[in-house]
Parts: sequence; C-alpha cells; structure tokens
Amino acid sequence: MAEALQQLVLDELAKFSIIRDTRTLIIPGQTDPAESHEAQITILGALNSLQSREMISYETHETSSHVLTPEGAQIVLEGSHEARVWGALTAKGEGEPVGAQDLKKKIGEEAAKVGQGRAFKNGWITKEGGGFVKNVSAIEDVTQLELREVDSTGTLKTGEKTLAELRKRKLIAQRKGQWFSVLMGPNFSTSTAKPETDLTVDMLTSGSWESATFKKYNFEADGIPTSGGAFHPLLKVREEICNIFLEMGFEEMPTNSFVESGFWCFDALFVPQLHPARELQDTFYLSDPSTSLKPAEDYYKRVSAVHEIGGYGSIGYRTPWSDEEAHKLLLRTHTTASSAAMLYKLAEKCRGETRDQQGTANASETGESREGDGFRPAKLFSIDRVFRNETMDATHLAEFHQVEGVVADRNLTLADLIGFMRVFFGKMGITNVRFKPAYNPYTEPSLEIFAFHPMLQKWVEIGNSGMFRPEMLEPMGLPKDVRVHGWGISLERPTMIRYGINNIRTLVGHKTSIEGVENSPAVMF
Ligand SMILES: N[C@@H](Cc1ccccc1)C(=O)O
Repeated sequence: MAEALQQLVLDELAKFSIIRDTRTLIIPGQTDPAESHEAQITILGALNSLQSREMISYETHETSSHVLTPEGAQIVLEGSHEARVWGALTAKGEGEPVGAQDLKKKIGEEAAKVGQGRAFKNGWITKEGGGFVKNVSAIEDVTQLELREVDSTGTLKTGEKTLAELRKRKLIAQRKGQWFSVLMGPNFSTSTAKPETDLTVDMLTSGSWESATFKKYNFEADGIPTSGGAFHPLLKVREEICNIFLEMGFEEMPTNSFVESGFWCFDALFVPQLHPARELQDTFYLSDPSTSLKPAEDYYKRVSAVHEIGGYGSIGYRTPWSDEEAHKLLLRTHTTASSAAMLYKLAEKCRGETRDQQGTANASETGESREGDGFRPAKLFSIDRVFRNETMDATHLAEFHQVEGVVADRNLTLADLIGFMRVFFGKMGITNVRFKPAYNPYTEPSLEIFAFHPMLQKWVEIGNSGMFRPEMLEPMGLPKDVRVHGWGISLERPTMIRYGINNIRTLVGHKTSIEGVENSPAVMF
C-alpha cells in the first residue's frame, strides 16, 4: 500500500516537468479524521519515506471546512422550520387561520415550536382570530439557501459570522482537513527501490555499486546509546578494602615507585643477599639504568653491618656484603619495600638527626627507649602493584596488586597483630580464619593466614603477616620498644572469589582460551 502510494506520488510528479522545485503536486488530505485516520498515516508514511531519501520534499497544509448536520441536511431538502410554518398557513384574509394544535399536526411538533418564533421575528406570520396567518405573500428562506451553499462549497461567502451562527444552531459542523504540497527533491527518481545503506564487497566485485543509490548519512541522528562506564571489579574491591583501612584509622602510604633498589626491596628488610627471592627467575631486574642512587650513608652502613656482623642482639648472616646487590634496580616484588621506606621516614625524628647536628647523642646508637624520643605511632596501608617473574597460569601473573597494612606502636604483641587481622578480615566478610606459623626473612614471628572457602570447601591461604624483626627496625633508628607488625594479601584473590572468576587473566583482559585453565580453582599463592 505504502509502496504503491509512493510510486503514485513519484509518477505524478514525473508527469509535471523537468523543472524541479517550482511545480507543486497537490495531494488532497482527508476531511473526516475519524474515518480516514489510517489513510492519513499511510499518506504521511509514504511522503516521509520519500522525503528522507530526498526524493521529494513536502509541506502540510491545514484546511477547515463545514458540513451539514442531519438537521441541516433536512432543511436543505424541506426548507427551514420558519419557512415550513409560513408555508402551512393561509394568506391574511383569505382563509381560516391555523391554530397552534393544527400547525403541530401539519409540520410536526419540533418544526412548529422552533419555526413559530423565527417566523414571527422575521415578520412572516401574524396572529388572527384563534390562530396564525401569513403576514407576507412571499418569503426568502435564507437559512435553506445558506445551507445549500455550505453543502456544495463547504463554506459561505458571507463569512465567519453567519457560519458561527449556523454552527450555534447545530445545522452545520466544522471539519478540519489537510493537504500536502509535494516538490521534487535532489534525488528524485521514479523508482521506489530502497537505497543501499552499506557498500559491500559483493557490490564492489559485481560493479553494482555504480548504479546503486545510497542512503545518506544522518549526522543529526542521536546514534545508539552507549552503555555507561562501569568500575572494574579490581577497583571496586580496592575501594572496599581502602574503606576498611580508613575506618580502622589507617593512613594510605605513597607507593608510586614501581622501580626500587635491591637495598629497599630486600636489604633494608633484612632479606639475605643470597636469598632465592632475589634471583633472576623470581625478580625482574632493570638493565638500563641498572643501578640506583645510594641511600643515606649512615643508614646504609648500619644495614650492611647488621647483615654482615649483626647487631641489636643479632649475630647477622655472617656472609660478605655486596654493594652491587644492594644497588641493583628492580621492579618491586612486594609493597613492603615502600613500607620500609615509610618506617625509615617515621624513624626520622627518633634518629635524632637534628640533635646530631647539635652534637647530642644519636638515639639509635644508644638504643634507649624513652617517651619524648619523637616517635609517633602509625597505622599505614597501601594497595598497589608488584611484579614477580612467575610462570603465568590461571592463578598467577607476572604482576598483581598487593594490599598491605602496617602498624607501629610501642610494646605491640603478636596478639595485637592477630586481633587486627581478625577485625580486618571480618570487615571483608571473612570470619572463619586461622593462623599458621611461617617464615619471612623480615618478620619474626610470621603467620600465614588461612580462610575457609565455602565454595571450595577447604582452607585456602589468603595472606602473610608477621612482626618486623629488630634487625630491620633498629638500624632505621626506631626505639627498641617500638614494635611494627604487618600483613599482606593480594587484591586479585578476594576479587576473584567475590566475582566467581576462575582465571586471573579474565581480570586483566588476557585471552583465556588456554585449555584446562578455565576451571582451575581460584588459588593465588
Ligand atoms: N611482603 C609479604 C607480605 C607481608 C607484609 C608485611 C609483613 C609480613 C608479610 C608478601 O609479599 O607476601
């Protein structure tokens, strides 16, 4: 239907002339909206479709006309009520006057009632005896004439005032209508074949693109709504953990340097220089630049001494110290490297460096603990990236995020550490935790943290913790009675458990189609 209509419009336009834009094809609209609503929609649909292809352009024009009501139509046939009253009477002095009852019988009750008043008003009839007689010999039935005009032309030459009156008398009704003026558009053609939307390989190979018509790009179109951005699961869990730390009164440490020296990543932590973690297959070393700037001389000396010969109650490792090992640049293998730098900063006041300048004793040398030594308790945390030279599989990547908490205060005990971790993991929704003695070169005692995994139905290791050794803290200049404990977990692991992700590569957008690894359990360590 729409197609046929489109063809009709195009053919009609084509008949006009080759002069574009100046000829207007007039398509009459419908006058009875109730009857022709569907037709109206079809016409508009056909015109809009052609217009969108720029084959035509069109304008809609509103019209208003009048039609007769059933009463009006009756008047056109039989005359107005007042004319019929006049016609039913005898001329003055020429016969019996007609009484009101007889008049009703002759022309009907309604016409007699309405017509009488108007006939009197017009001066057409008068009273005589007990009835009515004609007052004039001839009349002009204006109402009937007007209605005839409306019937044939839809309007009246006399204008709106009379039309309004007839409308008020409910003899005519207004009808709104439409018509369309149609012009040829720049893409005018008599073919209604749908334009192509895409240039295809087939069209190029067959050569059909040459004769094809293409749909124009609509740069005004809104386009497909894009779905809103979403937070990455790692970011969400990161924020959750961050909030837990903050509500427990922790402060975030700056951990923005991925590149560290062997000194800060290992030596400062009392990790022996021959420890396997420092080997090439476990740690990424930098080749250019390959060596770091030297740390503060005094501190560096104290650290090398505690390794080589001991001190602070320790016998040390008793192996030769290598400057080269300490100065190697590497990608940090844990954020504990940053924690160490923060603790060193925390010890700044206690080191009495300012007092040193005034020739006073260095607190770290005396090792004495005293209030007023400048030490301030601290609760620090970080969540940042670390790098390990791992063989990558479903649960291991060469880089991941480490969550680390560090608490420094006087006289802390292992019970404090355990208590802290219970609260911390509890806030993460992990309430069923166990601790197992472990070994870290920089903590003593050390504890591995296990949680019961409800899905896997077994205990899984979720983190590592411990109380930092005096060999690490005291060379920094922290007072003897200051204890520092810390714990570390990965960010990826709780995220994988929370989101039911089996393969760590799913989290970081790697291809995960390696056979067998998709269904392996989410075990990180
Ligand atoms: N650095 C440890 C975590 C840890 C932090 C602080 C104290 C003890 C352990 C790890 O990489 O697993």
